[in-house]
Amino acid sequence: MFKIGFIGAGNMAQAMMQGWSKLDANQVTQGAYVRHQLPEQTQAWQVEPFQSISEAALVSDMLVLATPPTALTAIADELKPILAAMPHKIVVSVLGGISVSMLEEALGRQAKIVRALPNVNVAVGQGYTAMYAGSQITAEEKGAVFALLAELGRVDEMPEAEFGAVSALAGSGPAFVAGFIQALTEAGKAAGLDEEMAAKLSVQTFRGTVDKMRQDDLKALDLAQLVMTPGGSTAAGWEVMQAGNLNGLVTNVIHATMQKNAEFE
Ligand SMILES: NC(=O)C1=CN([C@@H]2O[C@H](COP(=O)(O)OP(=O)(O)OC[C@H]3O[C@@H](n4cnc5c(N)ncnc54)[C@H](OP(=O)(O)O)[C@@H]3O)[C@@H](O)[C@H]2O)C=CC1
Ligand SMILES: O=C(O)[C@@H]1CCC=N1
Repeated sequence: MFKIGFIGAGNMAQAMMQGWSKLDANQVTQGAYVRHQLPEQTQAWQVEPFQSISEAALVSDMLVLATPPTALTAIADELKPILAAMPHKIVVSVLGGISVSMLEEALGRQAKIVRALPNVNVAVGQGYTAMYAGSQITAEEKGAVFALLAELGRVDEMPEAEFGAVSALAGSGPAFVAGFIQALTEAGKAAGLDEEMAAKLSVQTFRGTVDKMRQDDLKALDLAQLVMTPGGSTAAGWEVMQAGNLNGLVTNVIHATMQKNAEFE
């Protein structure tokens, strides 16, 4: 039996819990420590409550740090002595902008650390997770963590220097995609559609577009060309999108996201 112990049970932790709840409960179990009460929905994923960080660390094989990055110092005070006494425990940190060397500084140089950057789509097995292993992690341990993360969607091992860009595109990305879907929905409403219908067809169009690209191995602009009948209506809309500099806007969005993420480094 392998036990995963979360410190923190907010949006990111819950997405991972939900994704991992599909695994065989005879092989992988989950628990979490929170300062107050475990959110009710965690019961459906059979997440056991821990009373303290120490309890989480003692009973778990792998700890997932999933608090705001600013909580690291407070957590490390309690965790560091336990990791020193039990150096085989693996710590997977999803703390935004916190590097492996900062984690080693806080948790001890002997700590076995993996930095992971998942997104909330892990809840439905369609996540994207970047991972980078610290120097104390063996190849076997890295493989085991990779395999667990791969249960939640696609995983890539990445140089740590790329985590800022990956965080903006894939970590924050679902929010930006949702922002575009909302913009389509509002435009549909302004064009006379009922709001619920506009939302439904925006989501279905997004989903179908992604499925089509994947199934036919199309690049984004190749797909756009399929839709744009020469001299037709889509091309007229596409021109407005270019004139409004959608690419420039998105570049600025990613830049601002990366700058904020870098504040912790
Ligand atoms: N949301 C996302 O899509 C992604 C988030 N991340 C990273 O995941 C981490 C968590 O983010 P997210 O889930 O969105 O945040 P939330 O605010 O939803 O959750 C934070 C959790 O941490 C707990 N917490 C806060 N302070 C402490 C503390 N001192 N000790 C113990 N627990 C504490 C909170 O519980 P309470 O305050 O009730 O105690 C809560 O359970 C962040 O570091 C973020 O950068 C990474 C990739 C994507
Ligand atoms: O907004 C945040 O800070 C976190 C990091 C990536 C996604 N959410």
